[in-house]
Amino acid sequence: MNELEIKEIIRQTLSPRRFQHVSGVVDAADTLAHRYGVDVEKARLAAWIHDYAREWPVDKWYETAKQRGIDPTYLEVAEMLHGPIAASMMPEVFGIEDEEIADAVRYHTSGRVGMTPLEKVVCLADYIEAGREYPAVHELRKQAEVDLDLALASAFDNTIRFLLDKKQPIFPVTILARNELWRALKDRRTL
Ligand SMILES: Nc1ncnc2c1ncn2[C@@H]1O[C@H](COP(=O)(O)OP(=O)(O)O)[C@@H](O)[C@H]1O
Repeated sequence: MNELEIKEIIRQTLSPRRFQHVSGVVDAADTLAHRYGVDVEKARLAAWIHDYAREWPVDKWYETAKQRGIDPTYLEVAEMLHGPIAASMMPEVFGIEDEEIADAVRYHTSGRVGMTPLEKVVCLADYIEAGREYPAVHELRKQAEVDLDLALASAFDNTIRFLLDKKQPIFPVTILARNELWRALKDRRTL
């Protein structure tokens, strides 16, 4: 399936508001991919697909995750499931078998240790696309112009802070991803 066909499936699957968000993520991912030397086509496809299962009811997430043998760690926080579900459905829904694109879709909300530049680009694009409006977003957009790791580490910190304030569960993988990014940034500064 080509990009236009994928876009049409996403348009038919999502609410107009969510479709607009996804279009913004595609634009942001395109810009970031150019800036950081990442495969632009893969970044755009992952961005189109990343929220494919986002609007499903929670029961359907759990049911599908169990049927498809999705990593049970992801059952811990329901909002973490839509990425792994969309990644596992890519071959049958979009005819895409590319594992790098699948991983960018799979980890777009949680992040993970050892993220590839493509995964970082899609994850950060979701945070900073033009339609996003929250206090930290302006600083994140500035950081995204100069340092992919710094911007993503700050974005994870912002989410963790938000979840702490709301007394919501925090998916531990994001904390590990965040620790790794800050460690790498510190090492880089002291070299
Ligand atoms: N690491 C995390 N642990 C727990 N909840 C998270 C984490 N990251 C994001 N969330 C929550 O999951 C929800 C979905 O996140 P995300 O997929 O980034 O948003 P959306 O798909 O709506 O753009 C949000 O409510 C967010 O606060």
